[in-house]
Amino acid sequence: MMLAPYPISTFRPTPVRCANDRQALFSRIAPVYDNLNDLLSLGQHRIWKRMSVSWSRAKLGDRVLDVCCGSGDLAFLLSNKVGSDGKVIGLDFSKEQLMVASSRSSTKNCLKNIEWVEGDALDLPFADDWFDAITMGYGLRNVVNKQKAMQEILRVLKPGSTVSILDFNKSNEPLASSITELMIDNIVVPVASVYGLSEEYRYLKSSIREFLTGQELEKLALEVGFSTAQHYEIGGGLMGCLVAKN
Ligand SMILES: C/C(=C\Cc1cc(O)c2ccccc2c1O)CCC[C@H](C)CCC[C@H](C)CCCC(C)C
Ligand SMILES: C[S@@+](CC[C@H](N)C(=O)[O-])C[C@H]1O[C@@H](n2cnc3c(N)ncnc32)[C@H](O)[C@@H]1O
Repeated sequence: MMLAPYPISTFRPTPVRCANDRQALFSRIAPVYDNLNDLLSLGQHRIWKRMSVSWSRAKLGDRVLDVCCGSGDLAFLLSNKVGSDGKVIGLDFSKEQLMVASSRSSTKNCLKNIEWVEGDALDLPFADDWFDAITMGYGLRNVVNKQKAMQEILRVLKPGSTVSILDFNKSNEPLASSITELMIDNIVVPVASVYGLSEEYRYLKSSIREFLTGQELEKLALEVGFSTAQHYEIGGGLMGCLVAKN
């Protein structure tokens, strides 16, 4: 009989700690990520994403960046905003997510103004003052160094331009936090477990606990050098959007 190399009762799956763990996690969920977002949010994430893109103030002809683009939802919305004279860069460090994004652009019959770039949000491969607007959807909570990510966004954003950062809202209200955690424990994780991805979606709960409140996000943005920062609660307080101007 083969013995497990650890006492079974104390075994826990590897916690998601470093950038490599997170990259691997997002690559594993890539094939089902879009469908699960539609299912779990009852399609609401599309509304939150449209709001976020509109707060970025991206307009016709702009050169814009979607950091941590994943399968590309925000980049596709930006593509329509900037039109054929504009340019969208979608950047992510997961090849698998970018492959889903790229295959969606070929089936979506969308404008040919999007470029998918494999890269690190903590070391953006762009010149200073390069973009007219930037978006980041469900990315900031997942990077290992939030301050560095904000500094990089500020560096590549033109003076006077805006970044719009959509994510879960870490509420100050214990009741609101408990509702979010109850939904994750009782709806999100059980649904994800059907696809063998319960640990990947359980990570959502710890990442929200470790995230910043709206006030803390505003403070971080001002500390790194943005001139204004405003956090809006949306989706009944479940989500939030930080809008900051260079
Ligand atoms: C948009 C959603 C998830 C994005 C997402 C973000 C991450 O950081 C992840 C990390 C690891 C794995 C997966 C993800 C990930 O999918 C979907 C969010 C769904 C909500 C948890 C549940 C929303 C429930 C309600 C039905 C929505 C109704 C809102 C109400 C009408 C105000
Ligand atoms: C929850 S998904 C969000 C995807 C998409 N923006 C959306 O709104 O659906 C988070 C994405 O951030 C990416 N990501 C996390 N850390 C990153 C980093 N340091 N550099 C680039 N991408 C990163 C992951 O690969 C993943 O695709």
